[in-house]
Amino acid sequence: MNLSAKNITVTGRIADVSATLEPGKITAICGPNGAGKSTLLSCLGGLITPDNGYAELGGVPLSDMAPIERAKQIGFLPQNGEAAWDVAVRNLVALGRMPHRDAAREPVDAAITALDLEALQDRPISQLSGGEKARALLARVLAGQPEWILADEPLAALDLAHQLALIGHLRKQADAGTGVVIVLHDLALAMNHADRVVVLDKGSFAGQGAAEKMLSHAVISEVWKLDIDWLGESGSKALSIR
Ligand SMILES: Nc1ncnc2c1ncn2[C@@H]1O[C@H](COP(=O)(O)OP(=O)(O)OP(=O)(O)O)[C@@H](O)[C@H]1O
Repeated sequence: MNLSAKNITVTGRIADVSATLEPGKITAICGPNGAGKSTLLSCLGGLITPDNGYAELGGVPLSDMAPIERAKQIGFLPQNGEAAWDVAVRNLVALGRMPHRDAAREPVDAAITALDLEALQDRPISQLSGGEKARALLARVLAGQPEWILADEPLAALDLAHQLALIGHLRKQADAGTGVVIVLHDLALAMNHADRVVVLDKGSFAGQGAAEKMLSHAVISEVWKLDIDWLGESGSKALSIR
């Protein structure tokens, strides 16, 4: 089931943005500061109701889905997310099961393992570093086993090893059929790890396609106003500013 934005306008933030995201792929939403990435992601997650247009999942507008059904299908990780209560890591991750109204242990254990949180699982959230907290919040999303994972800058607070581990984990999820949509500022991470890239520029849709096409010299020059070269091999490219 595709997740689509249909001519979405949120006044003052994004205008007439359409994009179609496919399950089983990692899609990166890229663009300069203020381009509208978080706004689009929030519309796709059903957190913002657009002023015009709509988001739909499998042809059904999100606004027509019961909130609990939407929460089962779409796991959302906001930018700089916070935990509402100062609970232990394991309990926070277990909250990811809320849409299912169960206390299944296996998905919670799997999420804790995937995010390398075993040693921290009894520690209160207030006693974690920023990166550890970011991993715990993402583990809560994974524990819900959603069909779609929408994450706003999930790598920003992570060290390189945990960035790569997390990307590897998201790749496994995508390979298993989950739709993964991430807002990314790091264009090299997007180039090397995203199957598809949606580019936004000043609140407008600037294009959608394979990473190599959407992050070409020409597009980066046009949208980011940077003169760059891509160095290295496919899958491990680095960006060099001329
Ligand atoms: N709650 C809000 N109310 C009004 N305007 C907002 C609000 N949040 C963001 N904006 C504006 O909407 C535009 C898009 O913001 P958005 O946060 O979606 O961009 P972004 O691409 O995610 O930016 P960044 O890379 O800086 O996180 C910006 O001009 C921003 O100032």
